[in-house]
Amino acid sequence: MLSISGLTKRHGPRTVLSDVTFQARPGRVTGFLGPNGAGKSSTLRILLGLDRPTAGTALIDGRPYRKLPDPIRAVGSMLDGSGAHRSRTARNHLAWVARAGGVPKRRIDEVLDQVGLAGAGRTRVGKFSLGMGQRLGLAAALLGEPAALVLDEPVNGLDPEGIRWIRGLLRGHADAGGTVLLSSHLMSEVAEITDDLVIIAGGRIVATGPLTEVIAGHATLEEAFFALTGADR
Ligand SMILES: Nc1ncnc2c1ncn2[C@@H]1O[C@H](COP(=O)(O)OP(=O)(O)OP(=O)(O)O)[C@@H](O)[C@H]1O
Repeated sequence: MLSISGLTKRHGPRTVLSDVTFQARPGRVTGFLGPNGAGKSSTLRILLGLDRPTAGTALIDGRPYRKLPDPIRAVGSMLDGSGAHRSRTARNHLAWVARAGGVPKRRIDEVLDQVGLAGAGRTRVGKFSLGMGQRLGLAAALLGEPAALVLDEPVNGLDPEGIRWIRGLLRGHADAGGTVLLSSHLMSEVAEITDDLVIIAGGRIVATGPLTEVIAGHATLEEAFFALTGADR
């Protein structure tokens, strides 16, 4: 369970998050939707212990990230693509992440296979397409067989087949009892993947709940989104 409560973040005079509160529950895929600059990455960075809030808490199974006894098994994450150095091979990158997290080496082949990169393990990351980079980022996130997945814009750069594939992967993770939180600004993809929605605009939560409830009264998620955020088309 991921629990964000009363999260506020200020950069100098600028408030980028105001009292952000929501949960992502086991067995559910939760979509974190908002326009560019709404505060999605800022929230996820705090949740993953990469930044500190001005106020509020962001907890993973009841603890802040930095207090997790075995973080790689509690939460797998992907922010900004794979984060791998261009000169490394996919396998080297995963070996480095596995070593740092105390994950057995056999998991490297398992995750390469799981994300469809079994044939590209010895390819340098600099030669990867955007979609392959996203797959490698997911492979790293899956290494520790984590209970929760936190993914920032995971469908960026994926072609239709890739989007279909990631939808199945995330569904499978949630159906097996895992928690999935993914951010996106792509409404149609989010509507296809998620059970629960959290909509953020201008650093404030404007809607949370099951997808069907958030859309209720609107023709589509897109209509609901523009009505709730007041964003221009
Ligand atoms: N270190 C910082 N100093 C000042 N402002 C910041 C800093 N980091 C983020 N911001 C601002 O906080 C706001 C929220 O940014 P954030 O990256 O969280 O949005 P986002 O919803 O993830 O959008 P995007 O999809 O464009 O990444 C933006 O206006 C951004 O300019």
